[in-house]
Amino acid sequence: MITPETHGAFTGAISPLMLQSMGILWSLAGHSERRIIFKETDEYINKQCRLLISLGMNVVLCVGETEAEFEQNLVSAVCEVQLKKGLAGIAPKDMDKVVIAYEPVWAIGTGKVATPEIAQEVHAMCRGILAEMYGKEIADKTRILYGGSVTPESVDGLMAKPDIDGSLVGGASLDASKFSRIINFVPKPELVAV
Ligand SMILES: O=C[C@H](O)COP(=O)(O)O
Repeated sequence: MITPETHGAFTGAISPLMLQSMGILWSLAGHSERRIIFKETDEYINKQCRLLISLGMNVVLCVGETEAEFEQNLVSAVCEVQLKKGLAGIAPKDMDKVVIAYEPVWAIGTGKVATPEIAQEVHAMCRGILAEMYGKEIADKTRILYGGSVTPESVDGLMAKPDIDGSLVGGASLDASKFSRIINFVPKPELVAV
């Protein structure tokens, strides 16, 4: 996570130029922990996204609902607002520098992974919003990752779904054997060469 300014006094924060100087060209924006604990707003997150892109860097924009929002059927409303505000002002030509991560807050670090069906439904909805904003071709090309308690046991079912293009792994990435199994997931049948 970066500060949305290249220069200035922001103790404890990281300038994207500092990342660039180390060869790091990617940053998350909008992770729920930043939204909830650090009160980062959609406007602040949008500024982070636009700054990264203006510097030729890439961003993983995280979106997702809380458990209360999930229970109140607000998933699509929450994701729509977070996507539209997060990507405001980002031109179609720059969408190849953007990856979306759907991370339901209730699934992050809790062991409660979303079912492949739930995740697929939300991913398809997010892709539909991207199509409204940028057209179908760009929407189809944009990678949409699922994050939230992904494990070796759940990765294959998630990755089998058509709109799930990858996963954003937290806890399981700290265990080499689990992470190794996750990155060696069983690919979607249509992507396996015959
Ligand atoms: O930052 C990582 C993601 O929020 C997912 O974390 P998790 O895999 O531990 O649930």
